[in-house]
This record gives sequence, C-alpha cells and structure tokens, in this order.
Amino acid sequence: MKILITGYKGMLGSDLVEELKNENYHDLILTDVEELDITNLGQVKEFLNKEKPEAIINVAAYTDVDGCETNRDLAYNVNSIGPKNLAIIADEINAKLLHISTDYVFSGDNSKPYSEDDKTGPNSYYGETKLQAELFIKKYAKNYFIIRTAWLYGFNGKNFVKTMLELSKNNDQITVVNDQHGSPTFTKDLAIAICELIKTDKYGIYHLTNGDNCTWYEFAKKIFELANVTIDIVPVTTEEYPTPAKRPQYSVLSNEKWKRAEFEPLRSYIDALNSYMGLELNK
Ligand SMILES: NC(=O)C1=CN([C@@H]2O[C@H](COP(=O)(O)OP(=O)(O)OC[C@H]3O[C@@H](n4cnc5c(N)ncnc54)[C@H](O)[C@@H]3O)[C@@H](O)[C@H]2O)C=CC1
Repeated sequence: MKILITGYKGMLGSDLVEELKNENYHDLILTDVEELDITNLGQVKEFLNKEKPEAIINVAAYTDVDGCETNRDLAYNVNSIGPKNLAIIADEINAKLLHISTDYVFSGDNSKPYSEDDKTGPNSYYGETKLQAELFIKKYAKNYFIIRTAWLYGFNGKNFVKTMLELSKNNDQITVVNDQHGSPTFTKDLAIAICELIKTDKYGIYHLTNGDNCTWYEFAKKIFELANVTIDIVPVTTEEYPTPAKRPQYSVLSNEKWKRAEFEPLRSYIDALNSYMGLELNK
C-alpha cells in the first residue's frame, strides 16, 4: 500500500515512519511543511493527484496548546483547514485518511472515561481547532479513521518526560499540577497501532491511549522513580499554575471501542514509560 505521511518530522511522525518501515511498509511518501503545506488546497490537490497514495496519515498539526490561544489564524489553518483539504482530496482520489485528534476536544467535566460518543466541548482554542478538523473530515471524507489520543511523549522533540528530567538537573524542588487526569501515551505504541488500523477498513473514530491514568504529578513521580532521581516534587492545583490555555481536569479516554473492534489494547502507561525510559536514558 502506498502511504503518504504529512508532518513526518514531528514527534509522532518520526516514530511512525520507523514503525511503518519495521512493519515492511516501504512505499512511503514522507512530507512535512517544506514538501507539502497542508493549509494550501492547491498544493495538496496537485501533490496528491501526482502521487496517488492509497492512504494518507496526517500527523501534521500546530501543537503549541498555549500558542494557539494567540496565534489563532495559524492554529485554525494548520489544525482545521489542513485536515479539511486532505479530506476533500483524499475523497477525490479514493484514498483512506487517518487523522490524529486529541482528548482536548472534551471539557474535562466527566468523572468516568470519555467514550467516542460523549459530548465534546473544548475549553481551549487548540481543542476547538482539532474538533473542527474532525467535523470537516466527517463531512468531506468517506473512508476515514480518527484517533483521539492524549499526553504523548516520544523520542523526537520536547515532551513532559524530557522536561521533567531537564528541570531536575538544576532544581532541588519542582511544582507539578495534581488535579488534571489523563493517560500518558508513548508515540511508539501509538505508531504500532496506527500500522494495524491503516490495513483495515474499520473506519470511524477511536479513542486510543496507553492503559490506566494518572495526574501530571503522579506521572512526574513515576518518571523520577524510574530515572533514580531524588527531587522534591510539590503537588499544586491548576489554579496555582495558570496557563494561557485551559486544560481539561479529567480527560481519560475509554479504549473500549478499540477493543471491541478486536484490536490489541495498548499496554499500561507505566509499562510503556518503563520501556521509553530504558531506551531514552541509554541513548
Ligand atoms: N503532543 C501531544 O501530547 C498530543 C498530540 N496530539 C496530536 O497528535 C498529532 C502529532 O502530534 P506531535 O507529534 O506532538 O506534533 P509535533 O508538533 O511534534 O509535529 C507536528 C509536525 O507537523 C508539521 N507541520 C506544521 N504545520 C504544517 C503544515 N502547514 N503542513 C505540513 N506539516 C506541518 C511540523 O513541521 C511538525 O513536524 C497532532 O495531530 C496532535 O494534535 C494529540 C494528543 C496529544
């Protein structure tokens, strides 16, 4: 299957490319903004019509959640118009479209894991633009997969695990938010799942994260424990740590639909973190 990837240089994109190669997908067209700017419909149309991929995996996005509050045009163009363009042209050339969305489409008022049918209600502009992308894809593409995932970390680029380890080098004490709940997810595990899903015609929307959940504070504690770092971690509330974009308090995603579709569930976030830390710290 000929697969085109958009945003391949990003955190998820780079692990995805490695995993696709491991799974013997060799007919890959790798693009990032330099090769294919997804916000430009004319370019998307020309590029896709020339390459004629059978599947498109969109891992391109503007992912600076706080930055989206102020850079609204950029956020809307990359996160909403980009996926819309891909959906329109994917449909024209009869290609499958697999798109990545986020737990931030939810408000976070739930106290039990969100299912795919639960009411959305983003409380950040990033979440709004990602939700709009989902609506465009549903409207314009027939053969689409949307995966909502959360709290990603991987080898390439900045992420929470690396930030914690970096902070511990110059600080004896750090403060970490302890009232936002989610499921940290290793991009390598997600990439393996994407390779499985793209083979199928089980179209639709799926929630997919590593198993179990925690707060950022609990996640930080686990990171330092695995890295054998002794540091004083002070739990704080969201109110005590204000950010430009409001995050959901509780955005745990139920993976039940994924399991019902007979896909392999992802391992627990602790097992995944353990594996990541082993690999990351020994690099
Ligand atoms: N990082 C996280 O914690 C989470 C991410 N997601 C979603 O997962 C997906 C992947 O995220 P990351 O790998 O963290 O992103 P990233 O920020 O590491 O990579 C995004 C890539 O998109 C490219 N890009 C930006 N504008 C573009 C354009 N106009 N045309 C083509 N490419 C463009 C960038 O150059 C970059 O290589 C995104 O859809 C994101 O919204 C979902 C939940 C959590």
